[in-house]
Amino acid sequence: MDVLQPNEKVIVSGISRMQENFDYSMTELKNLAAANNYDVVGEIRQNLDRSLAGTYFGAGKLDEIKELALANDATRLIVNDELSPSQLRNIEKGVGVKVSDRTQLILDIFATRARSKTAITQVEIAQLQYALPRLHPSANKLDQQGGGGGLANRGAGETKLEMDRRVLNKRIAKLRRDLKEADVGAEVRRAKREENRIPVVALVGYTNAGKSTTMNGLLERYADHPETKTVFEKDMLFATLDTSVRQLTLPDNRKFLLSDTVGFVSKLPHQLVDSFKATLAEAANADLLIQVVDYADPHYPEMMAITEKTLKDIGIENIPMIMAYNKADLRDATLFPQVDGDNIVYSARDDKSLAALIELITKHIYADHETHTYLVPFDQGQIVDYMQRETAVASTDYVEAGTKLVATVDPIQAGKLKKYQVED
Ligand SMILES: Nc1nc2c(ncn2[C@@H]2O[C@H](COP(=O)(O)OP(=O)(O)OP(=O)(O)O)[C@@H](O)[C@H]2O)c(=O)[nH]1
Ligand SMILES: [Mg+2]
Repeated sequence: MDVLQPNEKVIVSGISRMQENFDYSMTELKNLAAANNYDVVGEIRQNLDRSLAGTYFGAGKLDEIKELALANDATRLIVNDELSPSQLRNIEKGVGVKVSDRTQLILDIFATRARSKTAITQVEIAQLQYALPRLHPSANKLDQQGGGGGLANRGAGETKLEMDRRVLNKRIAKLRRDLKEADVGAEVRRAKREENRIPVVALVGYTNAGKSTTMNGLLERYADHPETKTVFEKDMLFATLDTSVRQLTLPDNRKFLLSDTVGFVSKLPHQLVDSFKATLAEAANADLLIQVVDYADPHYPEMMAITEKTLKDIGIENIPMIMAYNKADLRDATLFPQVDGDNIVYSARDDKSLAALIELITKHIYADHETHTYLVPFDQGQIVDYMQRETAVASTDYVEAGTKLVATVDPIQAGKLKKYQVED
């Protein structure tokens, strides 16, 4: 893979192929190119129903691209698709500049963003998966005279290509073992177990929608401990490549876990979906999803469609979802916060909005909670302690027969406390 040159001039290109949302996917490609520090100086489209097996574009188009590149000093062409190894080589020959496909572009961005050991490993696996079928067969042959080249006779008759493949496969296997040890899904599972099945809420959505900002806004107000770590938020595509889970405690003492994770983009390369499976699937453990939408971006409907499709592709279905239309502060004449059923229009930077969002969240995750009056004899102080620690106590009174509490409890707590329950 060649080294990234800052502000390299590039041309973006694609075949409309009657695909849905082609216009938006080209806009997205330009944003991805910018995210990778490329300077987009031109765009070329071809209206074809399908690409050509050999050269992807039709021959005339390659000449047109070559001219446009020359005229604009572009040194690279980016194609809005995943190309076969031979298409990549043929286009390169035809247009006379370097060629990257969409997958490579996204892989490059992920590689620059990865910070944690887990993310770095996941990106490297995806890169190797991409490289594997693209190893060049014409590379120098090693000792060919030995003939055969069976497993028993490795080295002797093995071509350089075979050796490269073997080395890559070994490396992929090693990285997979590393990942298994790191156990990406552990954070949510552990937290869930330790915290006695407290509800899990996951922020999902298109990249740069404001998931991490929403998480930090909620943490600032409801984090368990003031020193709870915030997550990284930034105006760039794929700022977050890891899952973070934090515990929140509401003023009434009820708790839930909130998780933030990697954002989506259309046609997320299958290599990444595969290697990030564990990270992406974190949301699958959630009791409630919050789909954060950049409501200030005119393309938000496309972004929502992409999010829904990606969730489906990674097998996340049938989890209740709140639609959270963020960045309302950047829109003209938009009132916020505004709640309508499971939809909220808000801004992650606005206090009132975060309070409204929390209210909507609690309505969902505590839907099966019940409020009862309890009478606990004075010699059962540990029960009062338990209730004050684990349940949402609205009032406490001292009457002759003991402590009288009005509390909202989950179904399990309701079972445990049944014998203290009284009519109010
Ligand atoms: N004006 C405004 N900006 C916001 C709001 N919410 C988020 N942003 C900005 O939007 C940018 C992206 O926010 P992030 O929270 O990093 O987005 P994300 O969804 O976590 O993005 P990825 O991790 O890349 O998928 C940041 O520059 C935020 O400051 C908002 O309500 N209003
Ligand atoms: Mg983020």
